[in-house]
Amino acid sequence: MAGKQVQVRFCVPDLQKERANCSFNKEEITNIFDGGEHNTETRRKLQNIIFSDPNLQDPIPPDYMSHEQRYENELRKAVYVMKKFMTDPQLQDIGGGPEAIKWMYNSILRHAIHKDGNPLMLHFGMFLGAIMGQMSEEQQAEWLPKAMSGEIIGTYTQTELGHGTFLRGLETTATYDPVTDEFIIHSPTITATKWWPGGLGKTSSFAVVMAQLHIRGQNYGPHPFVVQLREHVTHASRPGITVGEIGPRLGLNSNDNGFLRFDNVRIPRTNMVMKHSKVLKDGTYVKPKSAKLSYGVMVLTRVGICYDVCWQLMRATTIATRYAAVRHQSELEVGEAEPQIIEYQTQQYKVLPMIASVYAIWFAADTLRHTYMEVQKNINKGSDLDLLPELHASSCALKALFSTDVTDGISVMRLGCGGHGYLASSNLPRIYTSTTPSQTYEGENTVLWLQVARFLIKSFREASKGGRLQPSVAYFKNHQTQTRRITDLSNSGLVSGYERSVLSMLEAVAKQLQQYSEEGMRYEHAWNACSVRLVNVAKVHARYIVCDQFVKALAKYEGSSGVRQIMDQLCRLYMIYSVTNDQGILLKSGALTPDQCNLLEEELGELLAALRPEAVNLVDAFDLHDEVLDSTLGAWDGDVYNRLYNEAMKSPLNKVDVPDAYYKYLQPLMKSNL
Ligand SMILES: CC/C=C\C/C=C\C/C=C\C/C=C\C/C=C\C/C=C\CCCCC(=O)SCCNC(=O)CCNC(=O)[C@H](O)C(C)(C)COP(=O)(O)OP(=O)(O)OC[C@H]1O[C@@H](n2cnc3c(N)ncnc32)[C@H](O)[C@@H]1OP(=O)(O)O
Ligand SMILES: Cc1cc2nc3c(=O)[nH]c(=O)nc-3n(C[C@H](O)[C@H](O)[C@H](O)COP(=O)(O)OP(=O)(O)OC[C@H]3O[C@@H](n4cnc5c(N)ncnc54)[C@H](O)[C@@H]3O)c2cc1C
Repeated sequence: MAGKQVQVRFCVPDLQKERANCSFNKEEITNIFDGGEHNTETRRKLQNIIFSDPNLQDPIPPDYMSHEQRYENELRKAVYVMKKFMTDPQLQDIGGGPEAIKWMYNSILRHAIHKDGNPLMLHFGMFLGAIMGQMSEEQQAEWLPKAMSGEIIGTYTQTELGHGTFLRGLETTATYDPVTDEFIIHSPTITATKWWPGGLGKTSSFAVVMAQLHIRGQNYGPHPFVVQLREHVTHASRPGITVGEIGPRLGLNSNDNGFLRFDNVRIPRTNMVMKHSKVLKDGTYVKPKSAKLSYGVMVLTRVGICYDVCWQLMRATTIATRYAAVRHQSELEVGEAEPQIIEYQTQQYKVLPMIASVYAIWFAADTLRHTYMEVQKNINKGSDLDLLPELHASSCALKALFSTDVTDGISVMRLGCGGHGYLASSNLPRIYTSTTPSQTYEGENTVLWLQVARFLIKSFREASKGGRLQPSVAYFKNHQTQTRRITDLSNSGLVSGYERSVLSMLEAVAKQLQQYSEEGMRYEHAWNACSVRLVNVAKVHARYIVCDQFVKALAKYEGSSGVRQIMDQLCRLYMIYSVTNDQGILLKSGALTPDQCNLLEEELGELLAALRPEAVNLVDAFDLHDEVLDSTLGAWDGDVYNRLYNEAMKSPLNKVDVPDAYYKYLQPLMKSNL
C-alpha cells in the first residue's frame, strides 16, 4: 500500500479475528453500492465534514426530548444542512451534484442526522419531485429556484381523512372560475380534510394538493395544484386555511405530519400543475396522454422507497451480524467455552439470508430505476407510453415486496440480538419504526399487490391470445406449452420454477374468476372473491422478478473473482432461502418434488456454513459509518458492553440517586406499610 496511510482502528478481539481473513476485496463491494470508486471517495469526504460539524450534533439523545424539542431540533439541523450544502465552498469542491445529494439524503442525512424523521423530507422528496416531474417548463422556471433555495417549503398533500387508497374518492375540489381565471380549492366535509402529509403541520408554506378538478359542473378527476398555505415572513396560516399537526405516531415523530382544510381558497389558474393536463383560460380542458400520468410522483417515490428500505436493511444486518460475532452464549459442547452466537446455524439463518437480500434488493431496484428513467425520457420526448403499465406493475410489486421483506427482516435482526435488541440504544427499534410505515405509505401494500394481480391477469389473457407482452411477463409465452416440473436445481432452473408456479397459480385463479362470471357474479365481485389468491400470485411473481434480476446482474458482473465468488454464494443463498420459504407453492404447482426440496434444504445448510466466516466482512463492506448505525450493538469496534453501560448512564433518571417521584408516591406507600 505504498503512499497510502493505513489507519489502525481498535476493535475487540472477536472482530479482529473475523476481519483477519477476508476472502474478497471489501472496497470493491463498497463501490458497487456507491456506484463507483469516485462516488465512494466523495461520500466519505461528505461524511467526514457532516459528522465533524458540531452544529449537527444533538444536544441530548432525541429519545429524552419532548415532542416539541424533537421537531425543533430536527428542523434546526435540516435547515442548517440545506444552507450549508448550497453555500459551503468545501462541499461544492467535493463535487456536489444530484448523485451527491442522493447519498447525502440517503446514507448520511436520513439515517445519521435525522434519526426519526425530517420535517423537510417531503420538500426534497415529493414537492421537488412534483415540480420537476409534473410541471411545465415555464412553471418549473418559476417554482424550482424558490423551492431549491428554501424561499418556499412544500409538501405533497393527497391523502384525506376519508380516503388514502382510493384516489378517485378524494373529496377536495378545485373548481374553475373563468371570470377571475382562478381555481377555488375547498374541503366540503370533515372527511375531505387532508391528513398525514409529512412536513405539513408547521413547516410547509406551500403544498401540492391533489383535488378533483371541476369545470362547468363536470368532474375531470384528481389533479395536482400548488397552494400557498402560510404567509411569507410571518408564516401565519393564510385566510381560508386551517392547518396543524396530527399528533404522535408509531415512529418518525420528528416529522410534523399534518392536517389541512380549505374554505374556498382562491389560487391563480396557472397554479394547476400543467405538464400533462391543462386548463385554458376559457375553461377548456386539455387531456393528458394518459390519465395516470398525474400519479407520476407516487411512482418515483415507490422507486425511492426500494432503495430506502435497502439502506435500512444494511443497517440492521450490520448491527445484528457484528453483535452475533461478539456475543457469547450457551454451549455447543458441554464444558467448552461459550461460542460466539454466530456459530449457531439458526443464528446464521437469521443474518446471512438478510445480507443476501440486500444485494437482491439493490440489483432489482437498480433495474426498476432504469425503467423509470426510460419511461421518463419517453414522456419528455412525447413518444409512446408503452412501458407505463410495466413500470406501474413493477414499482408496485417491488415496493410492496421490499417494504415487507425488510420490515420482517429488521424484526428478525432485533430478535437475533436478544434482549439488547429491544433497547433504543441498539437502534433496532427505531430502524423498525422508520421502516414499517413504508408498507402503508405510497400505496398500502395489499392494494399494490392487487394492482400487480390486475396486470398479471391481463397479461395472462394476452399471452393466451398470442398478444404482445411487457418485459416482466415475457416468460408467460415460454410456458404455455411446457410441463410444470423443473429438472435442474441451478439458479436458472429455480427461476424457471418460479415462472411455472406463477403460471400455474394464474391458471387456477383465472379459471375461478371465469367460473364465478359464468355463475352470474359481476366481475368486480368475482375479483374480490378471488383476491386472496390474486395477492398470493402477485407475491410469487415479485419474488420471481427479484431472483431473475439477481442472477442477471451477476452474469454481467466484471469485477474480481473473489467478489464474484462471494456474490455467487449470496445469490445462491437468496435463491434457496426464497424457494424453501415458498416450497409449499412450488410443490403445489408441481415445479418441485419433495426430494428436490430436501436437496435444497441440505444445500442451504452447507451455504450457511460456507458463508459464516465471511459474515462480518460482508457487512463491513456496506461501509456504514458508526454515526449511520447509531447503535451500541453494531459499532465497528464491537465494544458492546461498555457502550450499553455508557448509554444507560445517559438516562435522566440516573441524574439523581433517589428521584422526586419516590418522595411523592413510593415513600408514603412504603411508610404506611412499616
Ligand atoms: C429515478 C429515481 C431514482 C431514485 C429515487 C430518488 C428519489 C425519490 C424521491 C423521494 C423518495 C425517496 C425515498 C423515500 C423514503 C422515504 C419516504 C418518506 C416519506 C413517504 C411519504 C409518503 C407519501 C405518500 O404516502 S403520498 C400518498 C400515496 N398514496 C397512494 O399511493 C395511493 C394509492 N392508490 C393508488 O395509487 C391508486 O388509487 C390505485 C392504483 C390503487 C387505483 O387508482 P385509480 O382508482 O385511479 O385507478 P383505476 O381507475 O382503478 O385504474 C386502474 C388503471 O390505472 C392504472 N394505474 C393506476 N396507477 C397507475 C400509475 N401510477 N401509473 C400507471 N398506471 C396506473 C392501473 O394499472 C389500471 O390500468 P388498467 O389498464 O385499467 O388495468
Ligand atoms: C408515515 C406516513 C406518512 C405519510 N405521508 C403522506 C404524505 O406525505 N402525503 C400523503 O398524501 N399521504 C401520506 N400518507 C398517507 C398514506 O399514503 C396512506 O395512509 C396510504 O395510502 C393508505 O391509505 P389509507 O390510510 O386510506 O388506508 P386504507 O385504504 O383505508 O386501508 C385500510 C385497509 O383497507 C384495505 N383496502 C383499502 N382499499 C382496498 C381495496 N381496494 N382492496 C382491498 N383492500 C383494500 C387495505 O389493504 C388496508 O388493509 C402517509 C402515511 C403514513 C403512515
